[in-house]
Amino acid sequence: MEGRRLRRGFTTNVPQLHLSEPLRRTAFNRLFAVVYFSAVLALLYRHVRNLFLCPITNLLSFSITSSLFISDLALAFMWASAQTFRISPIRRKEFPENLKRIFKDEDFLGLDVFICTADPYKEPPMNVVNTALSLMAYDYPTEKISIYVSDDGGSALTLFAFMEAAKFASHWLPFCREHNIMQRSPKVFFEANHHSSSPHYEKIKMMYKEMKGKVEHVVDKGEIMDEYITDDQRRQAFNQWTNGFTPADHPTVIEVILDKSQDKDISGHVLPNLIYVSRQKSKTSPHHFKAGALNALLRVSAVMTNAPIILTQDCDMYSNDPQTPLRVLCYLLDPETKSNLAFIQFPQRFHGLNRDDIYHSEYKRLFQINPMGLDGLKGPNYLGSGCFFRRQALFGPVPPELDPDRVVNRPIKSQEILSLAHNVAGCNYEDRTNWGSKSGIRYGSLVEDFFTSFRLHCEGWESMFCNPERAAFLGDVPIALFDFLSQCKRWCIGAFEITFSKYNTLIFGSQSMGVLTSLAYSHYACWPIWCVPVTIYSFLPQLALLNQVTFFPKMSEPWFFLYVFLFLGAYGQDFLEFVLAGSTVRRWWNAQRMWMIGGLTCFLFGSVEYLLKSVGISTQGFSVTSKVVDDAQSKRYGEGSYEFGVPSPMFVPLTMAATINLFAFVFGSTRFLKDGNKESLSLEMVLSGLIVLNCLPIYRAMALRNDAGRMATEVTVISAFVSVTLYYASSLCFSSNNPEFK
Ligand SMILES: O=c1ccn([C@@H]2O[C@H](COP(=O)(O)OP(=O)(O)O[C@H]3O[C@H](CO)[C@@H](O)[C@H](O)[C@H]3O)[C@@H](O)[C@H]2O)c(=O)[nH]1
Ligand SMILES: [Mn+2]
Repeated sequence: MEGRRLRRGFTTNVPQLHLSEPLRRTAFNRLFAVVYFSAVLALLYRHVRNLFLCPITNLLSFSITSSLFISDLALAFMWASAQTFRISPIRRKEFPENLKRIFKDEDFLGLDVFICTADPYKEPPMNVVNTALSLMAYDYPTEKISIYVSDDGGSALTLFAFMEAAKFASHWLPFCREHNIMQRSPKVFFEANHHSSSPHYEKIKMMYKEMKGKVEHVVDKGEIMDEYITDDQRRQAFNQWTNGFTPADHPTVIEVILDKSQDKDISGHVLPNLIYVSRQKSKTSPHHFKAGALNALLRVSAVMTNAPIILTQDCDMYSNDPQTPLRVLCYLLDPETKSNLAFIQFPQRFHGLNRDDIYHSEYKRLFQINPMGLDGLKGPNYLGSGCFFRRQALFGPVPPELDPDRVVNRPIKSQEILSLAHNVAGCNYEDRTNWGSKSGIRYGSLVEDFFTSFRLHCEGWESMFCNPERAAFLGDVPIALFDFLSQCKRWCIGAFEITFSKYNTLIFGSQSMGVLTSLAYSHYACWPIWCVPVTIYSFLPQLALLNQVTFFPKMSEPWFFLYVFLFLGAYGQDFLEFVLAGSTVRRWWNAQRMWMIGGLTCFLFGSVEYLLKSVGISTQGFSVTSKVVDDAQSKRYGEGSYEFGVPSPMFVPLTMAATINLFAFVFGSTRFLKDGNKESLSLEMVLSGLIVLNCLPIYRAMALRNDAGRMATEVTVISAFVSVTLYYASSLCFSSNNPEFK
């Protein structure tokens, strides 16, 4: 609607820059929410009645009914908080082609791009370099772009890779411009274009291969060989890696690899600034992981270039569309855009997913559907990558040399600037300052992105979601289930760190940002509680069924239809949204399967680990997701086969659920076949049948596979043992009590 306002604000012949419209399904969503809510209330009433209004027969029925009540309360909360994403979703459109008709190149805003990397062995420098090259080659006045690379791995290998990349950039950037290439990550470009025969193409491809060869050689060796230290400048740079230099303990390294005031590409065109930064680390001061890295870059960039727009980017997310910053300008140059707009978020989208996206790595809801919903409220949460900030939003009260409005008029290589930059990247610089509390990326949660936007929204800032058809950025996904679940577990711990802090999203949030947005944030902050209903519904009804007890309503009772409606309503709406967002039926099916798997693995273990952490038992920190894959593994992933492999305790509850549900289902079916009584076709049977269907890949991994991705034997044995114990314990309980359910 802002676009429409824009149209009216200007004279009619001024071209339009953007527009927004509500999604058509909004009215239906609201109506359905009312109906569904009534059904939820009815269900809760049933539990309350059973718990408190009927005489309690024994302890067992009381515990079962209260477990179900707690599960359903959790489900109800998650459902209710998710309605905030459905209440006013909007879709935006930008017209970057009109931008150049209104503004001149000089009007374009400076752009500082931050790329984070943390480990040259988990995040191969060649990939980081490709991300950087794709961003350096933006369709944007190059003198306005500065690329900052934060290397938390403190690795000379990464610096070396960037020195090589800078040489290659002076050929790559003019090549992209001249041939108007859309795909500006050289890696992806060359992988997709095998057959071009133009000599120009062949030449640049050779150069790329040469650079790649050198960098990979150096990374394999783990050191920079003398033959590659070709001049004094390089020698000086690498001399900073003295004997005591370790990733966790080293002085600041800042290298200006390209300086736009001096460096030109082969066609004589200015090259963007390229600056390598590895902030100081010391074992005695906390470094706050990625949040700390970004804050160091915020300050270093303030000293060196101080551009009003900042793009934060993970090293595995390359630019897939060179026009992206123009889309951002469509909003930021529009005089009618609100001054409290803090950031414009693009969705995280991924390449290399297998056909049916078996792990639901796409996180369609989290990264695409829900942000559209939030866009109609105060705006989406920050997703960590693909986000353009207004520098002002991240600078609270800061000293004058970091003032976001200050114009930098010294060359970035001047001694004065460099020593100031070293100073602000020091590990004690933040002591007794507002960094991490009132300025910059906020500390205190492993999901620093989510937490930072929560705090910004609380302070009255707003945000926008920009979701063009052609993905603006594409990232890597973990292709081993364990990596995927570890990532999700880290997010769960981060979420609980916020929930159980003074910044609780419901209490603190609703006071400062309004009920709807705070409920939306609470949905994510309470994410790990999915483990409660999923775990209970995966074991309790099945153990009861095996003991010939059923507690869901029978088919002849009216309550039966309530359960059917609640289940079909939630599943149906979820399915429709998925398909409307352009997904396939199979991808949706895998998404719901991963929800179940998550409930028994990462949500559960994340919650437990958070508990342990809060009593001081273990602290794991931000374990970086590995982006390296071996060929056999990636072949299996390509074939759609789930990768278990590692003997992780996380797989134990999952394997147990698979086993117990199979037994319960077989037991129930045999009983039905024997007595033919329709009453034995209970909801318990339907539930275990559904779980068995979801567990098919687990049975295969346990029994039918012998590749390296099969379920580890230890896991199978331990789960079998615990399952049998659990069954015997349950039958003891059930035989000594006689639970009754209404
Ligand atoms: O101490 C650290 C740890 C990580 N990183 C960087 O942070 C980024 C994200 O790390 P990754 O291991 O890929 O984590 P993901 O779980 O894939 O990241 C998601 O979740 C994070 C929050 O947990 C967000 O910061 C990310 O943007 C979001 O993509 C990478 O570029 C890392 O190099 C650092 O710079 N320093
Ligand atoms: Mn990542």
